[in-house]
Amino acid sequence: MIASKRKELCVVETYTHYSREEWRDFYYSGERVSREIDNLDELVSLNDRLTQEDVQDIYRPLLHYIDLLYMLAHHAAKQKGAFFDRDTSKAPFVIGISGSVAVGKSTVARVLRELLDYTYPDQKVEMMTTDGFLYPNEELRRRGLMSRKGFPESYDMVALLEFMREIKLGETTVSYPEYSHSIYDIVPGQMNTIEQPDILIVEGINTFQLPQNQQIYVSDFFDFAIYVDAEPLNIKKWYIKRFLMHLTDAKDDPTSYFYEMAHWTPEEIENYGNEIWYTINMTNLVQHIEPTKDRADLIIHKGEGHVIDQISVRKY
Ligand SMILES: Nc1ncnc2c1ncn2[C@@H]1O[C@H](COP(=O)(O)OP(=O)(O)OP(=O)(O)O)[C@@H](O)[C@H]1O
Ligand SMILES: CC(C)(CO)[C@@H](O)C(=O)NCCC(=O)O
Repeated sequence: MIASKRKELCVVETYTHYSREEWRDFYYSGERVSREIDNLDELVSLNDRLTQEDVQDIYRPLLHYIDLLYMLAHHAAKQKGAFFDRDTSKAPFVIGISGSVAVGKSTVARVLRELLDYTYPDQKVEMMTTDGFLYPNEELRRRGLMSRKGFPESYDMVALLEFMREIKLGETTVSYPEYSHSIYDIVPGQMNTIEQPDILIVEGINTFQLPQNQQIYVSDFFDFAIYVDAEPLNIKKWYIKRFLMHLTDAKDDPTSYFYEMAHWTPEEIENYGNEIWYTINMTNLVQHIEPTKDRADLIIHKGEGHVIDQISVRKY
């Protein structure tokens, strides 16, 4: 009896899956967002990745859902603060976004930041990427990890956990290194700062991972965790397209990491792009990113052409 119950538990789905049409119909009549959110359509023109349909079908219900969780988290923090006689008012609400390289995490993060900014004009909304916690190329070379960029061992995860801890403790100013896709490296001496936001969006391929020799996941600091999901063959297309865009941008820019490659033959370029996708990014996706998907509270699934076709929400 107990054994069969256990078996049942194992097959119970963790998520409820909603088609785009089903998701569109969710509407939370929270006082704080319902009025402002009706004007979100205005934002479409400000963001070339955002369509009128995306606002209506995907982001409007998503913002309502986030507002609900944000209010609950706020209330819980206040109550806990009162119980322990501690000031918890400075701890931001943290939204984490994970998923494959080139699946569109930063694009989702940017759209969300704009929409949240617009919805809560009196709140400070910031976003950042965990790319800044990659070891600089010099250090990666020293460790023999240049072909492992993006794998768990290529990040200074201890520094990332410390960063998240400081953020959650509401430290006044927290800084982190800048990573540049153009130079393909940490920018020497350049730090970004985060100054007590109300909402922080943290995006990166490693955000749901348990760092080696650590007891704590980066996602333990998240109030809401989103995974952006898509078929690897689609992601590969987006990766190659972005790679070609990097090469076009680099054609006349000798400071770019892609400058030399930009002058290769089309065949050499195609072979290189495919090789990097399969040996590094797709291997990392299969071995280290996809297996963390079930730490997400919500999964955004994208199909051909980046069209969001399903939203899955954790049941418990
Ligand atoms: N909704 C969208 N419509 C059209 N193109 C998109 C959309 N979302 C993302 N893209 C394109 O897909 C590519 C990957 O997107 P993005 O840079 O946001 O991915 P990422 O997951 O943050 O990648 P990485 O982890 O490598 O930084 C980019 O070229 C981006 O312009
Ligand atoms: C910086 C990361 C790891 C994540 O954004 C990724 O974009 C990357 O550079 N991966 C290494 C393999 C490649 O060049 O695509």
